[in-house]
Amino acid sequence: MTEPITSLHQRPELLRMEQIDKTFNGDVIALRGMSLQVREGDFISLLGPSGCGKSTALRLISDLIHPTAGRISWYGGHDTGDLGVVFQEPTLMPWATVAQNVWLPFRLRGKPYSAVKDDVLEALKLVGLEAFQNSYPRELSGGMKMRVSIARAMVTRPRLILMDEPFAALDEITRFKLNNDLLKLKAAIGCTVVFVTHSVFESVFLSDRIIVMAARPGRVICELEVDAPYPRDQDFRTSPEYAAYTRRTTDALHQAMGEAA
Ligand SMILES: Nc1ncnc2c1ncn2[C@@H]1O[C@H](COP(=O)(O)OP(=O)(O)OP(=O)(O)O)[C@@H](O)[C@H]1O
Repeated sequence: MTEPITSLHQRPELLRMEQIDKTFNGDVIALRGMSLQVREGDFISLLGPSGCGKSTALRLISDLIHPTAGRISWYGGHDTGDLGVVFQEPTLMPWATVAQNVWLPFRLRGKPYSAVKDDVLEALKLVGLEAFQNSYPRELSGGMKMRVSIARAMVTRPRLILMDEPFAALDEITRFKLNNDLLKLKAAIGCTVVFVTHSVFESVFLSDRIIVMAARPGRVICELEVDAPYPRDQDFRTSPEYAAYTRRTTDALHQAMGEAA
């Protein structure tokens, strides 16, 4: 069954970046004039060549660094529980079990395991790893470790999940599977995702909006909408519609890389 479509433009706003500049060491212009509106339920991909400021944009949203100019505002304010982050490396604690790793965001907020055990197991169930709660990271495949990392990011049910090339190090089959599962997961918990990728194919499959960026200086070149209904699956990946979107996105990316040259 197709999920009801709320027009992208009707969704309530969650976060807004306005005319953001970020300069490092006085002369490295990582971002210039970046504006982005994130609405509740969006799946947004930041797509562009190396050095165009994608990770910088995520770090700005997560408050790890601050803009040199411009403003980032959350609609209705926010706290740390509103944000989950997934990096390219799963960054799991090797000495801790899968369940203990997923418990971490709660532990950092002083919540004992017994108080949040159900949430931890539910998150593991959603990523298909409930049976591995007592395993250690060394016993898991790369894809399974990434699932644990995703479970950890979503265990507190954040409003926004930031993902920085989470599947880049995985083989193609595992990546397809995790792309499919990520969309199911997002639908199940109803969060918003901002996702960094170098892959046109991945960005089209996952996103309802793709922000194409260029480097030197890092900036937004254009915003593309992928107006295809969710759920999306293998049929979407092999459809003429998907091929048309990937062509359009590839053209935009070439333009971005041409402008950066
Ligand atoms: N802490 C820092 N100090 C100095 N320069 C930085 C710092 N962080 C990022 N930069 C520079 O800012 C620019 C944008 O970097 P960023 O990592 O955001 O790009 P990216 O698009 O995520 O690249 P990639 O796809 O390779 O990860 C680059 O020129 C990078 O070298």
